[in-house]
Amino acid sequence: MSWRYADNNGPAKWVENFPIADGPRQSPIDIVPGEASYDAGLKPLSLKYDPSTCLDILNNGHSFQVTFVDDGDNSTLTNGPISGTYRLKQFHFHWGGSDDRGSEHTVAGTKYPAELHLVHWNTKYPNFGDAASKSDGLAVVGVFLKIGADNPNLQKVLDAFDSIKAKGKQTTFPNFDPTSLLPGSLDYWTYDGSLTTPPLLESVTWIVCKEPISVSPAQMAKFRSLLFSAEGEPECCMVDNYRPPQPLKGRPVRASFK
Ligand SMILES: CN[C@@H]1CN(c2cccc(OC)c2)S(=O)(=O)c2sc(S(N)(=O)=O)cc21
Ligand SMILES: [Zn+2]
Repeated sequence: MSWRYADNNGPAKWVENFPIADGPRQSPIDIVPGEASYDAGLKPLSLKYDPSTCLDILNNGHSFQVTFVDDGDNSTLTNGPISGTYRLKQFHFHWGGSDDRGSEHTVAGTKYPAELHLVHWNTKYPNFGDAASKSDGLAVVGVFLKIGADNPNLQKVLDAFDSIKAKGKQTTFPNFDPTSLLPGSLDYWTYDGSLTTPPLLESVTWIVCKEPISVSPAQMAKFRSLLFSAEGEPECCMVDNYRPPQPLKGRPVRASFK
């Protein structure tokens, strides 16, 4: 099924092919800081990434993703709200057609212009695909992007865009350190959720950082230069590739900070 983000194939239509879209633990959500409960038992996040595991950058027609070699424990997430070891598989972004929207999670209704997702899978399972179908299989770290100063670390990713403008385009992307995209503070909110794109699997422990990283207006314009469409198809700008917040359905949202 060729799902997208337009009116005829977007988030409101996904339930037709993916009934879990109306499930009990869907993502994203609106995070209301006043309703999150501080949990002193939550550990600090341990994110240890090895730039040599960075492989390539791909336009998959929904977003672009930077993929990592995940056949060893070189780039991992441990501690935080999770137990065991989760391996980094890929990171990608969601963004808007203008600076007033684009993030998937919102904070007390506030939308950010973009949101970074670092996708990790639980090594208690043999591989990513298997983990993706388990309730504790995935952990995604979300980082908001806020309009401000130019972000030189992000620029390294944006500089690869000319090679992946259209859907299906891919190019090598060696030696990138995703740590450079993390905010200074790793204070976070956490809750049980799902993939925010089809197949919308309810297998994600969400870890959303409170502190945003910066992105300049010119850099946001670069995001919007990518295409949903493949070469030879009518050009369709890759913008507004975000799912809106979903019902919390009684789920607790915990905070790692007071
Ligand atoms: C297109 N969907 C992205 C790619 N992936 C994908 C592709 C195929 C099957 C599959 O599930 C078995 C997952 S993924 O798991 O790396 C993720 S995670 C994620 S988000 N926004 O919730 O962080 C979006 C995608
Ligand atoms: Zn995502």
